Amino acid sequence: MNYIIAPSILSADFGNLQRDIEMINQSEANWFHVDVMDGVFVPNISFGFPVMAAVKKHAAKPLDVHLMIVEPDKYIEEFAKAGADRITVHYEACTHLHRTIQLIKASGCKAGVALNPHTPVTLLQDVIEDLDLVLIMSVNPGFGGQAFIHNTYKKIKDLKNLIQGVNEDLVIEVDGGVGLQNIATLVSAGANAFVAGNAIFATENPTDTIAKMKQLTSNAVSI
Ligand SMILES: O=C(CO)[C@H](O)[C@H](O)COP(=O)(O)O
Repeated sequence: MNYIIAPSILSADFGNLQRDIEMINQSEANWFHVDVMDGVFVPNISFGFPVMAAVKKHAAKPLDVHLMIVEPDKYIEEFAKAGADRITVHYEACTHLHRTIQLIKASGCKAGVALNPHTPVTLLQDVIEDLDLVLIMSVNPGFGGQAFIHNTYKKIKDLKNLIQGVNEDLVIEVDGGVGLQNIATLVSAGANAFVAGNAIFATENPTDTIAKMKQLTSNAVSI
């Protein structure tokens, strides 16, 4: 199994963004995780299309775009044009989730749905076959550097059960408070993609930290 490491550029140094993008290009990371926040769905504003286009210009790996915004349907086409490879919307932000998933696919991107810590995975039962990825938020979305919520392990197991015999290739991605201290346990629980911001960018040698995370995933025993 190839486990995915997706550094969150939310924790990058925006004054040296090209340098940090180059670091990810040269590292063992697999995807760029791009957190878009609107100040409405979450209590923070991050960045929009111009920054994303700048990331795309230099990134040599796929862009995994996490939309923490209300009314995502309005912007899916534009995010696809700006270079998204995967677009993940929030279950809690979509009134017509099935339609939103179809819009993402029609834009040529892989489709993901993110779940806040309070949202059970069972609510995805009727769309699970249509999805490429489910992003389990292991913090309340809005900020990097928060403490990991322990109930995430149970949610990963619930999701593993939900996809059994239905969509076993689904990517189970975890986002928030992920790092060297818990990545192996997350693999054991059944996750296969890992977003990390502070755990990478706040270390002295981010390239080395990514390599260590990757190593931990390959040593861990998945169930
Ligand atoms: O989606 C996010 C915040 O809403 C970030 O991707 C997430 O918090 C990563 O940051 P860290 O690894 O520092 O917790």
